[in-house]
Amino acid sequence: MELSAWLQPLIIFLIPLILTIFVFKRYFATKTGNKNLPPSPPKLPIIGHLHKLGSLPHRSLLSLSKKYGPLMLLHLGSIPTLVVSSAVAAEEIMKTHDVKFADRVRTYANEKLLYCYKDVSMAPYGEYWRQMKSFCVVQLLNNKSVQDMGTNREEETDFLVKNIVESNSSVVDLSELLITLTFNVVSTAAFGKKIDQRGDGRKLWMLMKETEELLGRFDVGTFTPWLAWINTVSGFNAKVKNIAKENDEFFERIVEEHINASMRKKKGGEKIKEREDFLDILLGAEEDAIGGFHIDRDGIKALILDMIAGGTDTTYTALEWTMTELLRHPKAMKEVQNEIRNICRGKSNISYPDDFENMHYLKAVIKETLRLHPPLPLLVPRTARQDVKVMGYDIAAGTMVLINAWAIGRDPTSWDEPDEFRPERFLNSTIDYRGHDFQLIPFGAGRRGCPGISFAMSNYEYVLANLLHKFDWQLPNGMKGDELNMDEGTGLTCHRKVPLLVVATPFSC
Ligand code: HEM
Repeated sequence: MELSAWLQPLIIFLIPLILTIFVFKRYFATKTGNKNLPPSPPKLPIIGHLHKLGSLPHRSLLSLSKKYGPLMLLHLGSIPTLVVSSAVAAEEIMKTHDVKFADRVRTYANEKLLYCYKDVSMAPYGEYWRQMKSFCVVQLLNNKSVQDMGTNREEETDFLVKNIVESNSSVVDLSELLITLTFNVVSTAAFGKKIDQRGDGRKLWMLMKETEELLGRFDVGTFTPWLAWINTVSGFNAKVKNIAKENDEFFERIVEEHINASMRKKKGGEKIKEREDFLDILLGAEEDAIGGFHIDRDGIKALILDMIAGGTDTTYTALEWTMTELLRHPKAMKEVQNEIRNICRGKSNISYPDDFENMHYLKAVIKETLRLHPPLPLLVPRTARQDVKVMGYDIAAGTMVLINAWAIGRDPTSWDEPDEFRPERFLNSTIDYRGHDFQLIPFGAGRRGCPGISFAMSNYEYVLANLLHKFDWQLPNGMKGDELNMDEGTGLTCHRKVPLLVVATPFSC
């Protein structure tokens, strides 16, 4: 009698407990136990592996991948994250399973800064993204537009050369000059204005810097949703909203100015300029659908922002690292200058693209720089749209994917002496950066690959060839190449931490 009185409540308590444990075990068994997950380092509660990223995640992730392999599973807060560090693994993601990994990551900053994903780079995979991307490729960034922009490119390069000549062989901040040049080339193509002539160019530059910094941030709220309140308390959300508002005011003003200018011209019977900028074309598609594509005002501003943010920092960073590596490698500098000067002998100007056909060493220098210093070392993160098997591992829908192009460019299984700057490796090689050779993917690959390659490369090649043709280069105060600071700055784009200061002496044939 006494025993049953004691047993009854115990049984009532124990049975549900045992059942609960059983159900939980079954649940986790189906979630992970039966799954073949990629190797993963030990993690901390709540933050998972966030602390492992460090200030230069591409470097920290390479160190981890040396221990855990080319496909590694991390948990950034509560977000499962696949880190890809070999060409073979990258090919599986961006070619074999391209469509399954064609989504982007949703963060608070992406949503607020990019008009609820109305741009191209962060738009979710689907019909809207497809239309926007094909509009970019067909209407804005095609080979013909790139050729038409030649005058703009030439004018800006002449201006750069003039500025350097005027330095009279004193020390110049080449980074600053390259930032101005790329900004002006892209802003002229995007909305027909050199931003530094507007007087508020500096403001746009600062806004874009802040925008990129916020877009590249691994913020607590996104990665640990139940700690999202920290973003409010820390002021992160307020900062994002503030920059989004300032960006919007800036771009709205540019759009209004454009509309007013074209109305004035129409009224006065003035000839509309022959070469349209991107904004003219986009406003045309807002008024009347072009090729069945209709875009609204927020979509226009988001796309212009994509062009400025995606096209300036990346291109100037590539130019900055190329000059850095050449200053560190005087033999390569001499070789590339001899090639350009021989091809352009007797001419005052380089003609693009004809003279470039035979500039094989210059092209090799560019590839070698993009291999060692891809401007976006982790590309632009993607997300798995469905469950998928990669190299035998089970990857769950919603997993974020970081493709470490920086690590892949330095992978000894793909490259001899991977840390050495040796342009010669590309002279008798067909390896290219357009997304078919997965050991060299500075522009990504597949559906979400960069649509701005031709635009970027035409500026990159033309500016670089002119700098090397027209000047001889040294470091200030007799500094040797191997004394040059090679530290990388933090952020989405991996530029030099400190500006590149140089002395240029005009070269005359
Ligand atoms: C050296 C210069 C550049 C580099 C290294 C670069 C690199 C990249 C990379 C790595 C991606 C992500 C690719 C992927 O997920 O597979 C990307 C996407 C993109 N880039 Fe570029 N880019 C450059 C220049 C430009 C320029 C000049 C523009 C336009 C004017 C541009 C517009 C875009 C856009 C719109 C996307 C998003 C594509 C999508 O999500 O579908 N980029 N770029």
